[in-house]
Amino acid sequence: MSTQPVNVATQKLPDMRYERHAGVPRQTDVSKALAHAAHPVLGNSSSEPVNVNEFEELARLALPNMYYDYYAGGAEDEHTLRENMQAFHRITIRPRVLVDVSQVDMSTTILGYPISAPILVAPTAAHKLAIPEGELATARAAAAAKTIMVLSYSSSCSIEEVASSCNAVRFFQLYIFKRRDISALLAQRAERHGYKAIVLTADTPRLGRREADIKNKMIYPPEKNLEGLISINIQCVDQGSKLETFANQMMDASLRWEDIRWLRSITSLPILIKGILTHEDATRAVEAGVDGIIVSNHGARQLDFSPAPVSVLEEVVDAVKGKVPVLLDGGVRRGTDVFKALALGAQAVLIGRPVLFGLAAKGEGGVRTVLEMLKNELETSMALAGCPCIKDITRSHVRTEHDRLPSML
Ligand SMILES: Cc1cc2nc3c(=O)[nH]c(=O)nc-3n(C[C@H](O)[C@H](O)[C@H](O)COP(=O)(O)O)c2cc1C
Ligand SMILES: CCCCCCC(=O)C(=O)O
Repeated sequence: MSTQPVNVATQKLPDMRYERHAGVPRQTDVSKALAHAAHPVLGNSSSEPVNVNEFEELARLALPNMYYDYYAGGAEDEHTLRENMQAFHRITIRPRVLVDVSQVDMSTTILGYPISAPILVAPTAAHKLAIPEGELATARAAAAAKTIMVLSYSSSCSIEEVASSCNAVRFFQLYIFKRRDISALLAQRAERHGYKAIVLTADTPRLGRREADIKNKMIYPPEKNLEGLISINIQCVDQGSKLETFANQMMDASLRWEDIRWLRSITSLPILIKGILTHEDATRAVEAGVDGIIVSNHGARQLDFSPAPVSVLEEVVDAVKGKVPVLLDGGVRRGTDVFKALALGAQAVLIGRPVLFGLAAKGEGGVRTVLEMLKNELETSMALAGCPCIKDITRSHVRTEHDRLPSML
């Protein structure tokens, strides 16, 4: 990793983010690390992860620094990265008692497709950085959990390989490039191979400043889905993040709301727009005719100091007025987080990093465990809050900072 400062602050202050890996062996046998994690006094306590947060450390031990940093990192000071989780912590749950919760049913639908629980797999790039099977393993785990995986355009297994990995409902995430013909081809390949919706990511006219990747001179694997379509010639290869250079060459930064019409004209699939954080944009998205909205700040990897999705969810839900489904991603790490997002009006949530950490730590089984853990926690939360099914989770089951303000005045 380069020791050159990448911002003004790191010229004066040591940045713990870059020091935390010092001396940590890479490609460590994760099972040894788990064994060492046993309590020194109690000794016999289980060393298996008991919640999804615990997969992060296992992934850190399993991955080369450059890849761990790419998966884990956020933009600039990573204020929003921390806030994505902390915003959930500031919301409390208002449980109801003496409700029959002997049966708890988490099942729901998204765009009419049934899923076992309102927890989807978010589109994340380059799963082969985690394990050689890449997205094939993730796709099987999502299918086993009876949920929907959104395949990233930037997947390391192709659209076609993932489509033939197993039988399941999948969506495809798309960026719109300067070369519109390439975006159109990708969308049409996804449609032809049975993907059921296009998720248009709208928050990336260029890549955010991910300083760990800049320091690491992040090397990005070749784009599988672009094979044979484009010859990739990255300029300035000796400086900074290669991904940033590549992305900024590819992305159409002139994209506007009017262009949703173009996307409509090249696919008959429903379109979800990902990256909405304000009521103004939510209203425009509905006017533009999208079929769903994903409230997201791209896992805090784009604009630092953008709000945590859960803190603006209600604003978006109110603007949308039930016309299209609203989903949320960013910082979901617990079943209680899922419960809170549903109470504030989300139809479902998507999970990004925990899936990658599960995959890096324990392959397909790790992703299955991550999804099962979140489902189990959601089921417990619903039982303890007095909500036997998803539709029983209402706004009155949570209290936000906004709710507390009037009583403080
Ligand atoms: C390593 C990584 C790669 C990502 N790649 C993509 C991508 O290719 N397309 C996209 O729309 N979002 C991408 N995202 C953002 C996720 O879809 C999602 O918004 C975010 O991870 C949710 O936050 P969480 O990681 O806290 O769950 C990526 C996120 C991470 C961490
Ligand atoms: C044109 C390549 C862009 C890949 C971006 C992957 C991504 O979204 C990320 O957050 O990383």
